[in-house]
Amino acid sequence: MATPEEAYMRIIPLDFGSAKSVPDSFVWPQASDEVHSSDGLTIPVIDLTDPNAPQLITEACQTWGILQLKGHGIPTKLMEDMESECERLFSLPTDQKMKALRSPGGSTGYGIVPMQSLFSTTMWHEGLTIMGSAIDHARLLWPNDYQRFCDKIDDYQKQMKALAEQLMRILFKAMSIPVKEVNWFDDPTNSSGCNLALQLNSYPPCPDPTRTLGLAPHTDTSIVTLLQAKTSGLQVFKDGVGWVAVKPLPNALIVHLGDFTRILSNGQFISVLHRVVVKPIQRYSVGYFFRPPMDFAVSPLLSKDLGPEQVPRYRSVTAKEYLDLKARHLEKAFSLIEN
Ligand SMILES: C=C1C[C@]23C[C@@]1(O)CC[C@H]2[C@@]12CCC[C@@](C)(C(=O)O1)[C@H]2[C@@H]3C(=O)O
Ligand SMILES: O=C(O)CCC(=O)C(=O)O
Ligand SMILES: [Fe+2]
Repeated sequence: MATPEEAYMRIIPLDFGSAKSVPDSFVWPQASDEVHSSDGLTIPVIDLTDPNAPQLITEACQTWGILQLKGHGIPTKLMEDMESECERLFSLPTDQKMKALRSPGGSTGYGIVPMQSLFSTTMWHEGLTIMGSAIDHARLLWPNDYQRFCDKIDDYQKQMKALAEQLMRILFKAMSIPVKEVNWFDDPTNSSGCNLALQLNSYPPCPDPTRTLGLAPHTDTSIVTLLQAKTSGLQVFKDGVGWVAVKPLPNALIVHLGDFTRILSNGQFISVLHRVVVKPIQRYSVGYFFRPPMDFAVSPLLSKDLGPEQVPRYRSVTAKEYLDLKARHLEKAFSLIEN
């Protein structure tokens, strides 16, 4: 059991600005694993305005669990503004960022990612997690100028929520499941119950990028995660191939399917294993995690259209119970809910 001081130390990132080499505690031997570099093998790129988009998205979800989405309707200016807000935030002096430090056991604030507690090696990363309004953290970060950040975050979350809902409708249709089976989805009184999170990620310039990782391999605990990133660094694991680098297209969003979709679809859709490698240059990304309310029971939604012989591969689990399993066991959480 960690002492309170040790628990606190685990959420403080390295002062990266001063790092001239990669300290031993950040060395991940897997960072130099071979990466598939053939131009022929790339994650699907889909335009949401294409009439075939639902079909293409369904295929991508079954084969990759990830895709790049164009024509998504999120204004380019808003995406650029988010990148600028990341820069403004992570360029603050360390002692200023520490004012918004996540408390041990807390879910929001500045610091290292929650899964870090499961690894003895540290990741080359710092982040800010926001759920709902950013005002409490923004006031601590910029006491005299916090409104601009809050307004941008609000606008972004609103637009991302609408897009995530649109994608969820497509996914449910593909599973032949009426969205009304998910009682929280269309219930306007339940919007506060929705459990949405925004994760601002910073991967500072690294003096020796092949020795460390920005984020260790993981799947996301979401229905979908919508990710914006201007530069490369994200890699996805494809069975039978290995790590494949994602090359972000200008203004596209990367859509990851998360664990909840894998459960709801009875394993028909993949929740993609991914990791982040670092570079000698600064990289930012923003992830919007669309998740069901904590008390929602997630279980395979077996479609009547697919016949009576279907067997649920996973037991029913509330979103909260699964998040707790994930926080303690990361990728092994799945084996704990398998029938
Ligand atoms: C909404 C969330 C998902 C996440 C935990 C969090 O509360 C905020 C950060 C997210 C993240 C990003 C990096 C990988 C990950 C496993 C982690 O430790 O923090 C995910 C979490 C998740 O998807 O479970
Ligand atoms: O930075 C990236 O490209 C990925 C971030 C990520 O995987 C996450 O926030 O869960
Ligand atoms: Fe992720």
